[in-house]
Amino acid sequence: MTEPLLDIRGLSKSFGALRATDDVSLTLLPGEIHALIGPNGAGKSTLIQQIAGGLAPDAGRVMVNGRDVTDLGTADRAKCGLGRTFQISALAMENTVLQNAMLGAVGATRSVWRFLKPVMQDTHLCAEAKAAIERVGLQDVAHARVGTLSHGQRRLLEVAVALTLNPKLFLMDEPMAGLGAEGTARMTSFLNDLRREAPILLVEHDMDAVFTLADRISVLVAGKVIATGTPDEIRSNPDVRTAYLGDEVPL
Ligand SMILES: Nc1ncnc2c1ncn2[C@@H]1O[C@H](COP(=O)(O)OP(=O)(O)OP(=O)(O)O)[C@@H](O)[C@H]1O
Repeated sequence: MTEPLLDIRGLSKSFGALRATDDVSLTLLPGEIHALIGPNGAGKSTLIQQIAGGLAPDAGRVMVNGRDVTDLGTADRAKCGLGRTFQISALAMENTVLQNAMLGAVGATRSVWRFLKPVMQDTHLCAEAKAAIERVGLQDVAHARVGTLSHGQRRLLEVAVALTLNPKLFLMDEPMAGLGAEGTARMTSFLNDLRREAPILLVEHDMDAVFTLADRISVLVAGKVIATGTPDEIRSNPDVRTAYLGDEVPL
């Protein structure tokens, strides 16, 4: 049997009396896009944060590539191969595309921008960063400041920054958010190819993109996974249809 690259078991997290995630288990297999959908407030972001290491679960375990990472912080989880893009941009607007990708490659944050010069002279890092920029198709704007890029280009750069760490799997929180039709099509095509290299756990509100891309979909409602299956299985699942009743989600 194929071993999952990500295996989460019984993750629970409460905020006071509210159970934001309630005994959630799911896997991410090599080569797949597993989408996590659910109405607003269902617990998707809370779950992603627990997997990435930004939020400690009350109960449950997170296994990455066979290793229990539950007690590790975000940086150590990244070293285990967990790549991540964020709902809110973590890019430095005043710096160039290449500079952002290079600092991504050293796992740097804004607080170490003063080390930019020595980092920029590292030819190996520079080659890695340029390769990642090319992968997402931003080579023509490599020396442009991020502040001058379109929203869609910034989203692609976020993926490039994550790629520089050579992740074994990706967590992506709403990569299509704010993209127009053209940007969504470009990102969809990119993620479609990326899954072969690193599977993706995808939180996304764009249902067209989800149903086009996902090999499996899990539906989270009030902190619980109510169904996991192929897009066809999810589309025809009566519990899922009930959960979305009145919502404009075109299942
Ligand atoms: N830090 C927090 N403190 C208290 N309650 C929180 C906190 N974070 C999230 N919640 C609550 O937990 C529930 C799940 O929120 P979460 O953001 O995980 O849902 P979501 O599915 O990501 O929603 P959306 O699709 O709107 O982003 C919500 O009721 C939210 O108000």
